[in-house]
Amino acid sequence: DSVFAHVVRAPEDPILGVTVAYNKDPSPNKLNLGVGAYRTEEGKPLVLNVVRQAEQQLVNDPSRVKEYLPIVGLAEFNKLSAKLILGSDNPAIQENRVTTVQGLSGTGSLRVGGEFLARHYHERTIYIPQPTWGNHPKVFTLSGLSVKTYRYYDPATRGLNFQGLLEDLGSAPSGAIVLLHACAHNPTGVDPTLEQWEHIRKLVRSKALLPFFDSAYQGFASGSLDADAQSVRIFAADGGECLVAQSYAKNMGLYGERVGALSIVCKTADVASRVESQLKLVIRPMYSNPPIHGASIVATILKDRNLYNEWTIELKAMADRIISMRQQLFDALKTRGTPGDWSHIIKQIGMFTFTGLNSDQVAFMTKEYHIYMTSDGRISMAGLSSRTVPHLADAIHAAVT
Ligand SMILES: Cc1ncc(COP(=O)(O)O)c(CNOCC(=O)O)c1O
Repeated sequence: DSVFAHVVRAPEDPILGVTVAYNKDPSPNKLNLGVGAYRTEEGKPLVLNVVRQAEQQLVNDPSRVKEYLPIVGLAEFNKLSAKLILGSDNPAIQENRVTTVQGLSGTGSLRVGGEFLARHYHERTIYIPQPTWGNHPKVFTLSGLSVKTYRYYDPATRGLNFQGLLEDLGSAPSGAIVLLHACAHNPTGVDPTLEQWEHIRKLVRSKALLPFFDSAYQGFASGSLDADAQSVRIFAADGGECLVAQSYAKNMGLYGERVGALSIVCKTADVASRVESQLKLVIRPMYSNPPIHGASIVATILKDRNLYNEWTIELKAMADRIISMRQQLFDALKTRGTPGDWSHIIKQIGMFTFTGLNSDQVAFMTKEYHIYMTSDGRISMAGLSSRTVPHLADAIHAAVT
């Protein structure tokens, strides 16, 4: 018999498995609020106009070939990505203290960063928020780091547990790595205020903790690329060191192209160049070099003033549609007199609302109303439209009364 006869069936991924269940449901009014992927009012995926235009330019360019990229990826893409998140006026960029490598979207960039730290950083412990994106613990554990958590979310207020965060980071061993969501925290939609970020920065620097930012929603949370990068920029401009993983999945709609970047801000240009040489030794045996198409689209858009400006307009439109879904859901629950305080729906930002519904209520909503969402009560607002808000409001109302 097979040499793999002993292999047991693995469970579905908690997030991607929701879509598997959704696809199996024959109900005409089923609603997929699971995976964090943008949908239009018509419930369809969106390819941005600027992406179509950039691809047209690329296809029409006869000089374009399909040669391997260098291990670190498309140099122009790397430079433009660092400027996008760190700010082109950032002293770290001016002083050439940043090394950036192209990664396989956000996940791949986090993984390469984790593997690099496990080999070259003296502290093996990484503190991740409680709760956080489901893939984080696995990415860092498999990188060879030991994962601990810091308090982040307060179920009572459905807001930030700032005191708990400060206590947990304050009692972390000096030098420990700290994972920080740059904006639009997944799954809670709760972000520190700018004042709170400054407080966190001071604590991180005073304890020589190593900040590792995960930026998967820049521009998608508030509609402003600069506003959503403020947390990263105050750290990256203070002379200290940090890592930043970027994803273009959401803000440029390049989900399946797997386009991302990992930047490491170092104290000197010489250190940055030595760090880059070691990043290459992580990447080469992992996937050798990254895909060319998605990074070429991003570089084409970021380097062209008109395409960049048009991108910011399309990005704001996506962010605004999600914000209007928040307001509509909040209003619909108010109209129904649904018991409970639902103001967190309009206070939280980014793609997700952490509703506070428990797994039994979620199971009820799936069974009775064909609503598909993660069992932790997170809903992807991007999956909603004006047409489907009433159906979700009815389901929540039924689940809590
Ligand atoms: C915080 C965070 N980091 C990183 C990533 C990495 O995404 P990617 O590797 O696609 O760039 C994601 C994407 N999440 O996927 C959507 C979901 O939670 O339903 C993310 O949310």
